[in-house]
Amino acid sequence: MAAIVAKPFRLALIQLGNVTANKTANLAHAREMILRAATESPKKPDLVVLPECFNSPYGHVHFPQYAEEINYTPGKRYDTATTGAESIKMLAAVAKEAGVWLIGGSIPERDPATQKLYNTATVYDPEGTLVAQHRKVHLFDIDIPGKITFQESKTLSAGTSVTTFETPFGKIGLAICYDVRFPELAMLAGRQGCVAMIYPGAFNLTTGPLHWELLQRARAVDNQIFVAMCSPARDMNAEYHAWGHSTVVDPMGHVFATTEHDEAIVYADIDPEILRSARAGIPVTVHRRFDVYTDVKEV
Ligand SMILES: O=C(O)CCC(=O)C(=O)O
Repeated sequence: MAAIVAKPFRLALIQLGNVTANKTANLAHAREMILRAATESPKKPDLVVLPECFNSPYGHVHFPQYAEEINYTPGKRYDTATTGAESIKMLAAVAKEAGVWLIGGSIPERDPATQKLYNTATVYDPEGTLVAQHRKVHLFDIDIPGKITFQESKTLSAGTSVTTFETPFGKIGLAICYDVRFPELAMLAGRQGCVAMIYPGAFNLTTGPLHWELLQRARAVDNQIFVAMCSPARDMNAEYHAWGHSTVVDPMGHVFATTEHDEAIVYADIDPEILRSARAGIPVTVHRRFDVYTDVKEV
């Protein structure tokens, strides 16, 4: 189990509104909100986060039309401010302009080699360098009769990696929305030394009230890490109705920053001391018995 090396930092979750069919307008609005997050609060955030699917309407039929080529190789760093695809260029440039670390929500991605599509989150440092990407590992395929049916796998393929990235304030784990339902990803990130697990997401009006907060609190308490999810704002004229409620939970399971469903920026000061005292008081991270759970996969 890796030690946690982290410093206090400020997080900003942008609960983005006005995500329409117009990609150019979506990008312009996201850029404006990132600059607002970087300047409006007296204490500038270190890490800014956008929601899932921020440049396109959310639905499997839209992904092929909005998909962009990112061309990222894991472990590499890229200057994409001038060479990247449309959304990647904007995100790289605005991270640099704002001088913040940026998790650029997620966008539909097309792999040029295979032509497969992914739901992909990208990460930029304050110089605008693309430093990490996460392809959603668990595709959102659900069917709750009379409530919601959604099938990302109709057009998307699943990612195959656990994603973490290093910052001067600590290691961060990154996954997307439905990935939060799978404790294994957050546990791996936590055991690899991440101070926080961050999920751009977009729950809906059925599963949002049931599980959005519960899952974040569960992942936080399971692993004694900070957990944050960043949603789009709710738009009842859109075909997908997002739950909103972008939230940050501390390692003891307290919700300490959240909002309702309108456009908003949620700020949270992450204090790693809370993580240390949670682990010292209730040492589940060292009480784990991997010698007992050997056959989880087979059962
Ligand atoms: O897990 C859920 O209930 C919602 C997941 C979702 O909306 C997504 O993965 O985009």
